[in-house]
Amino acid sequence: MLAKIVYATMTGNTEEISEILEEEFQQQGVEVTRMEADDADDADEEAFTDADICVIATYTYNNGEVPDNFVYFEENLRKQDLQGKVYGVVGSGDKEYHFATYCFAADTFDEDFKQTGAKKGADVVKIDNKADEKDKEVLKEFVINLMNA
Ligand SMILES: Cc1cc2nc3c(=O)[nH]c(=O)nc-3n(C[C@H](O)[C@H](O)[C@H](O)COP(=O)(O)O)c2cc1C
Repeated sequence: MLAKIVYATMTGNTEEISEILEEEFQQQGVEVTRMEADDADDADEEAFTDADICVIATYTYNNGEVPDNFVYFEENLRKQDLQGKVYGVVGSGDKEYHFATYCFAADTFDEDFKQTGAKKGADVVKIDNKADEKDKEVLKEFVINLMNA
């Protein structure tokens, strides 16, 4: 089983979340690859081709938008055929200052995945800025749900 995590980050919160997910998959004995959206540019068409579990970790920018360095990837994702695969999305946002658009980018990716034919293996996880201990437990459950889907 191979899990692939693609993430975007600006100040590091989502990168840290992607590392927590990577560690959790490893602890569960699942092979895992993690890449930043910028690095994924050349591989956009194939980013999830060989993955069994597809994971997106994204922050939200400018009134509910997908981060700039994730836009190309996001627009491409919804056109892909990912039938037979399982997906999950984690978002980091700011509940206090951006309540009305809290983690909207995560919901955007969730909608994209629905169009690919992939199976939703876990509910979208939304994290207020940096993951705390409680979030880490939720992320662990997220990984286990994806594995069992
Ligand atoms: C200019 C700006 C706009 C933002 N807009 C939103 C938003 O619309 N919704 C939201 O939930 N968070 C928003 N945020 C908060 C970030 O998504 C949040 O701080 C996140 O943890 C950043 O992730 P990163 O550390 O991986 O870059 C915004 C932050 C900035 C600086």
